[in-house]
Amino acid sequence: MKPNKKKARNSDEREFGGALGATCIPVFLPLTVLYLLSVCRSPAASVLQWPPPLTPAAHLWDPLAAVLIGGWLALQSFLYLLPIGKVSEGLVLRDGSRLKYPINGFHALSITAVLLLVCFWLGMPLGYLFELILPLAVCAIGVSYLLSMYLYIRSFWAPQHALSLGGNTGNPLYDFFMGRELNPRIGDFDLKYFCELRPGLIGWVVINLGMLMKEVELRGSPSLAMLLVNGFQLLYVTDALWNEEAVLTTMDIVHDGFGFMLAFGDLAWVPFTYGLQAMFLVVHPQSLSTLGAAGIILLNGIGYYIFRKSNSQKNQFRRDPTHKSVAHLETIATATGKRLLVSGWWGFVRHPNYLGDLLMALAWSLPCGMSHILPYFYVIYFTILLIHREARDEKHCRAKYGLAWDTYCRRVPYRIIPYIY
Ligand SMILES: NC(=O)C1=CN([C@@H]2O[C@H](COP(=O)(O)OP(=O)(O)OC[C@H]3O[C@@H](n4cnc5c(N)ncnc54)[C@H](OP(=O)(O)O)[C@@H]3O)[C@@H](O)[C@H]2O)C=CC1
Ligand SMILES: CC(C)=CCC[C@@H](C)[C@H]1CC=C2C3=C(CC[C@@]21C)[C@@]1(C)CC[C@H](O)C(C)(C)[C@@H]1CC3
Repeated sequence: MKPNKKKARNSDEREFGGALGATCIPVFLPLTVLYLLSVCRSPAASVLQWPPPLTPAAHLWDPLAAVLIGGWLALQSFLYLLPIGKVSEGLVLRDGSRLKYPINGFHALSITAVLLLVCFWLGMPLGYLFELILPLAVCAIGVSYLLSMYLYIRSFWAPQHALSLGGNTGNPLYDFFMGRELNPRIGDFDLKYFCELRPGLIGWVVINLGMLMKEVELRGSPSLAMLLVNGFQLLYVTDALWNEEAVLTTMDIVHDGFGFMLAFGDLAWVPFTYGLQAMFLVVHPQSLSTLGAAGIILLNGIGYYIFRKSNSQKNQFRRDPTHKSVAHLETIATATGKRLLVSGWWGFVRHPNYLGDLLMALAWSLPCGMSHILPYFYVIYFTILLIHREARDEKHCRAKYGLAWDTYCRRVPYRIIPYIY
């Protein structure tokens, strides 16, 4: 078969700072991961510390880390391929076809949990993940580079209709970053869908558990702050896998190609930066009052409620607008035939799910106290990510729905936070 060198339609609009952004981000973000992990483990844990507490190069590599990352990817791939759970269809593609996806992420999480219990029972030192964290991150970054290179090269053999609209400008660095192919597959194995929810997301809570075990080794029992961070983030990951089918309609699966941005985001960024709070707590123990803990649990509960209810309402509405839980909601028609909700959660702000997610992000950092900025890294990064994501989504929706989208924006003027943004 001849390589496909054509561009897909609509490919001249550049995102993420265009070619310059796409050149700098793949260098800057992996270094940021290593920097944050190094600072987090240092006694001062200050991002303003000068000189920064950089880890010597020799401590960045450990063959055990490579074995663990390889074994982890193999285990999660095996669980993905198990013929358990249902099979769902994705949205209709440009050629009119629909891909099939296994919905067994929750099974994969449960089996992983049982395997971890066995490891614990066998006396394996899970707390050693704390010592190994930098070599593990280096290997995960290496895997995301290798995977992105493979994805970029193989995309030249993909048919035209299988290319993403955003990642085919002809500029190799930009296309490598954004991803040329929309749904790269090896047989039935969907690489993007697999990476989005399995190795990184489940890896994140396993690393958190490792930090908890390290705290037990050091202090005899886990602190309340550590239990809250572990519990909140486990709830978030469990929710994502329980509602796995909903991922099939997200921007990442439907619109974005699979390139460095998502490969690195899924495999390295999520597991090694989203859990910085737990790592921080190992070196910087915090005492938390019962009242403080109750307030934080309430905040996480409110955030989770808004996040889950709003996401479920939209998913239900998109799947079956006549369902009794959504049939009563006020909607506006669009030229595409699809309707937009203008009451219920989606009449409150235009992205109620982002609001809930942000409240949870704050609740994950508060157990770490107020003395350091580092455990608040996730809230700060996530606010920037969601503001940027909202702007991207808005652009797509305006292009898709035209005047109806403008009407929606007039009816629901605030994007994420009522009366503020
Ligand atoms: N933890 C993390 O790192 C991240 C978490 N997230 C979370 O993932 C979840 C999904 O987010 P994301 O994929 O960005 O997008 P959304 O789930 O917010 O989906 C946006 C899409 O919803 C549809 N839509 C928008 N407004 C309406 C309306 N009024 N009525 C009906 N449909 C509407 C449109 O698609 P259409 O009309 O085509 O159906 C739009 O493109 C969120 O909860 C977010 O917080 C996201 C990114 C990172
Ligand atoms: C800095 C950088 C490289 C960013 C890349 C962005 C990715 C880290 C995120 C893009 C969208 C994501 C989603 C989730 C995790 C982070 C990434 C991959 C998600 C799987 C988290 C759990 C949620 O419940 C979710 C399933 C809705 C969500 C989907 C989007």
